[in-house]
Amino acid sequence: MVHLAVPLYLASASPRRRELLTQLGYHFEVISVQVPEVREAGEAPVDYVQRLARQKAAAGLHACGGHGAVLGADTIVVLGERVLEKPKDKADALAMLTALSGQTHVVMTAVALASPQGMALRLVCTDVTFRTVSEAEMQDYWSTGEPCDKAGAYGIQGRAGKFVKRIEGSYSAVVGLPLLETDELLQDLLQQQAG
Ligand SMILES: Cc1cn([C@H]2C[C@H](O)[C@@H](COP(=O)(O)OP(=O)(O)OP(=O)(O)O)O2)c(=O)[nH]c1=O
Repeated sequence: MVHLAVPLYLASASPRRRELLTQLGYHFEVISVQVPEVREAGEAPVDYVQRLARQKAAAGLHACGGHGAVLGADTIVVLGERVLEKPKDKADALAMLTALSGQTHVVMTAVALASPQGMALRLVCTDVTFRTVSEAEMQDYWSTGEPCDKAGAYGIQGRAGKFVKRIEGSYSAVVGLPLLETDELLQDLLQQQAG
């Protein structure tokens, strides 16, 4: 178990992010932050996902009184010009899955680390290609309950794994926290603290 010189926090309500960070072997605690996820007019998807990750990390650092290192992350699904976040309801989820069927989209995950040393960030973009998904499969998938809290209305780590024909990039980033890049951020901080 790796301990930083200051407490490490994960500013996230996502159980997937918690599991992924646990995989890296750092000791951390979860804190809750409230950051409204609203894209500004004309804001590019790459800017939006990075802004949210930074805001979550910054809100977490504020919540722990500035004494700690705080990870915040955000994941969006980008299909052409469209940004697909968590579906509002069944119709929204089915519309997203219909749009993703037979197409390649980009999953963007930004992870930010806020600490007294400043803010560091990594952006990871992964191409995911879906096979054609039938209307009946989408209906079935909705009834599993999986789509409702996930960007693009699917979880690659769950039943939607069978829709994925190809992935080019980081699997853990698609699930919500890129392991390699998150570890790099934390290792950089450990080195700064040692130096
Ligand atoms: C594309 C995809 C997304 N997701 C999840 C990752 C994120 O938890 C979620 C996108 O929503 P986010 O707003 O990034 O995160 P969140 O609200 O779940 O958690 P937080 O408290 O950290 O803001 O979608 C999967 O679990 N599997 C997938 O294949």
